[in-house]
Amino acid sequence: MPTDISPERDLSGRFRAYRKIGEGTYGVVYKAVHVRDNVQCALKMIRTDRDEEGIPSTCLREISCIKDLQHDNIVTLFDIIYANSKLYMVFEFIDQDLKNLMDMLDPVDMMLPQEYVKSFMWQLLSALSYCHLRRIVHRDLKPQNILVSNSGIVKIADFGLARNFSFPSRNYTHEVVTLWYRPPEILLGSQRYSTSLDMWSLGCIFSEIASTKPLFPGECEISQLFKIFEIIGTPNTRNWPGVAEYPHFKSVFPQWSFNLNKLAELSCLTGHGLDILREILRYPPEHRLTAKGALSHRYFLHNEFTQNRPSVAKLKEEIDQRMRSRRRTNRTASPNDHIF
Ligand SMILES: Nc1ncnc2c1ncn2[C@@H]1O[C@H](COP(=O)(O)OP(=O)(O)OP(=O)(O)O)[C@@H](O)[C@H]1O
Ligand SMILES: [Mg+2]
Repeated sequence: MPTDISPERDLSGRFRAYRKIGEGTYGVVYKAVHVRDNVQCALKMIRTDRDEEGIPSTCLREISCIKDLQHDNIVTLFDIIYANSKLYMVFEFIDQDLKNLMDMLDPVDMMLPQEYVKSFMWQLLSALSYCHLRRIVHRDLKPQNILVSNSGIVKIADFGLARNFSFPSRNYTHEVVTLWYRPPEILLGSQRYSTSLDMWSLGCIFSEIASTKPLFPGECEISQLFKIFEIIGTPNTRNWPGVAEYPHFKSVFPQWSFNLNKLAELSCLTGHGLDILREILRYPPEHRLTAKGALSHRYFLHNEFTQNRPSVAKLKEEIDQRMRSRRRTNRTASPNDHIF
C-alpha cells in the first residue's frame, strides 16, 4: 500500500488546486488545473501492487495505447506522468459521471427523458464501435465510468485500462467492486475477454438509464447469476451451446424461463428499445448484438439527436426547479401538521 496518496509531493509546480473527486479500483482521482496550460483536468493516480518495483513496462505500453484512442465519446488522455514510482494519468475534466446524474433524478422521482436515453446510447455505442474495431475491450463499463458534460456529450473513461489487471473484487479503499454489469460468461468462470463483454454491460446500463434502476443488482457472484437467470432464463445447452463447459456452471441451478414482461417492466422500455435490449442481452457472447450492429438498429431510425444533443445543463435546471417546488409544497404543508 502506498503511504502517501496525495500527488502534491510528486507533482508540485505542475498542477494547482487539487481536490479529490473520486476513488476507484485503481487509485484516486483529483480535480486540478494544469499550471502551464491553465486547463482543468482530472488527475488519476494509479496504484499498482508493485509500487516498490515500479510499474511493469507492459502496463506502461498498454496505457500509452489509450493515448491513441481519439474519439468524441472517449475521455481524452492529455498526458502520462511517472514520478516517484507512481503513475499519473492526466485526463480532460468532465462535469459529472452518469451515476451522479441519475442520483440527481432520484429524489424528484424523475426519469431520464427518452431523447436523452437515446442520445446517450448512440454516443456510447459510437465509442464502443470505434474501440471494438481496434480490438480494445473496456471490461469495466458502469455508470461511474461514463462521464457526461453539461452540453450533453457522453464520454467513456478508463478505456483499455482494465485489461492490465485481473477482475478485482475489492477497490482501492477495499469496497466491494460492483458485479451488476458483469456478463454471465465471466461470472461462470470464462477467462476470454471479448468485445461482447462490453455489450452486456452496456445492455445493463441502457436499462438503468431508461428506468433509473439497476437491472441486475446482485450482492455476490451467485446472486448476480440468479438475478440474470430470473429475467433472461436459466441457461442450458439449447439456448447457450457450450454453457456446460464453463467452470462454474451447475446442472442443478434453479430453473427459470425467459420473462419478457418482467424485462419490459424493469427496464421501462417498449417497442424498438426493448427489442434492442433483448438482442444485446443474449447468452452466447457471439450472438450478442455488436456495437456496430446496434447503431443501425431501428431504434435509432430517426436519429436527429446525433446533430442536436439534448442539453444536460437544461435537464439539471429542470431537476432543480422540481426540487424547489417540492420544498415549497413541503413548507406550505407543514403549518397544518400541528393541527393534528
Ligand atoms: N476525466 C474526469 N473528469 C471528471 N471526473 C472524473 C474523470 N475521471 C474520473 N472522474 C471521477 O472519478 C471517479 C473515479 O474515477 P475512475 O472511475 O477513473 O477510477 P477507477 O480507479 O478507474 O475506478 P473504477 O475501476 O471503479 O472505475 C469517476 O467515477 C468519476 O466520478
Ligand atoms: Mg473508472
